[in-house]
Amino acid sequence: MIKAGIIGATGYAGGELVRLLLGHKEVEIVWYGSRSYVDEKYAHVYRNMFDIVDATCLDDNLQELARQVDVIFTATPQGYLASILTEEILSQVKIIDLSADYRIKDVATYEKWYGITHKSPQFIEEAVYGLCEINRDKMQGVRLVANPGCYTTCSILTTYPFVKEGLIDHHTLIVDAKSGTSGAGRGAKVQNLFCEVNENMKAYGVATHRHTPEIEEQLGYACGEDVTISFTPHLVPMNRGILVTAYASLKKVAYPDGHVDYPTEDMLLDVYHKYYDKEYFVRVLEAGMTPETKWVEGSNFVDVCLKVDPRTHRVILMGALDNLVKGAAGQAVQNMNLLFGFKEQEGLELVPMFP
Ligand SMILES: NC(=O)C1=CN([C@@H]2O[C@H](COP(=O)(O)OP(=O)(O)OC[C@H]3O[C@@H](n4cnc5c(N)ncnc54)[C@H](OP(=O)(O)O)[C@@H]3O)[C@@H](O)[C@H]2O)C=CC1
Ligand SMILES: CC(=O)N[C@@H](CCC(=O)OP(=O)(O)O)C(=O)O
Repeated sequence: MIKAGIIGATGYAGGELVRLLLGHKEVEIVWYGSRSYVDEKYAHVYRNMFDIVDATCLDDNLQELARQVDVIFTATPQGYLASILTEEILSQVKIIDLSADYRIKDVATYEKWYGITHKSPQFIEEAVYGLCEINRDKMQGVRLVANPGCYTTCSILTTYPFVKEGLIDHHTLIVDAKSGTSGAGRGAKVQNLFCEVNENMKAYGVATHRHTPEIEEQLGYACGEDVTISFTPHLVPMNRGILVTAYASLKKVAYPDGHVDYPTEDMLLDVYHKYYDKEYFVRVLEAGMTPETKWVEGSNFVDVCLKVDPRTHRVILMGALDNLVKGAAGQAVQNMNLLFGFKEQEGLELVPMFP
């Protein structure tokens, strides 16, 4: 049994971590960290925890926490961990950071897109980008995991096999994404109020969203070239869920008889299967199905599927996940399982909720 502490346990991602870790056989949560609710009962902040969690919220004393636990989850705003992380802390404990502080390897890129100065760039190099399906082999002996963003997890897993295999022209890649409002966190601003979001839909962060360089960097590693995409997120009136629809022009391939032509839908589906059949959390849907946020809600699954448009020679790649689970807390638990040698699915075999 290991001990875990959560800084930011009172946020949406932290709250989801609590829910998942309470169902994990190998972990005990000993620190419910907060900024605004110190000394208040955690179950008074989140009443779904009434009669389940008796603990009182503690502060965000990372030094003290590092002495007490085996793993710390930081589910805090961008810049928080970077501003307080030290070698002394990292030498005592493993940290899984749900923010973007250590996701992007180039510090200038991080500072440009996030508009903040990185306070501890010396730890960026050693941090592993915790997209388990792609970086599982890099988790041995790791001290710091950069847990990927919700849009990014969905966008990368949906497109990665085709970028890696060189089957699409990545210069033409357009990622259109939609998110439920919990993606903005509990401390969200006026534009996320019910009467602003309900019966409404809008694009935001157009051509400027901070997940753009994260997706580009990871897809760049996949194909060994610089990748530049168009990424447009939208806010939709749901609690949870990310839906990605990505468009790219297909590249011609050589067929066994020597002729060169565009790949067929079946060939591309085989590629999804080649990459994901062994992945418990990625479900490749049958041809003709389209991923829906409702079918993955509350679970750590990512559903993917595709359609070839023979008129345009483009492929339309589609993916859906729950932003608070595979897009945040579930992925963080999956990373913890890898770091500590637990079964990767432990605590995460959650059947999606419906309706
Ligand atoms: N929501 C989502 O779907 C996803 C979120 N993330 C990332 O996870 C992190 C948390 O997001 P989310 O849960 O949505 O945000 P919330 O706004 O819901 O929660 C933020 C949490 O951080 C705490 N906090 C805020 N400021 C400070 C501070 N200065 N010092 C210590 N603690 C602080 C808050 O404490 P208190 O409430 O007690 O004030 C709260 O517990 C962010 O980096 C976000 O980008 C990543 C993927 C998906
Ligand atoms: C709906 C909504 O507002 N979503 C957030 C993404 C939340 C998230 O995943 O944040 P990080 O990955 O950057 O930590 C946004 O667009 O900023």
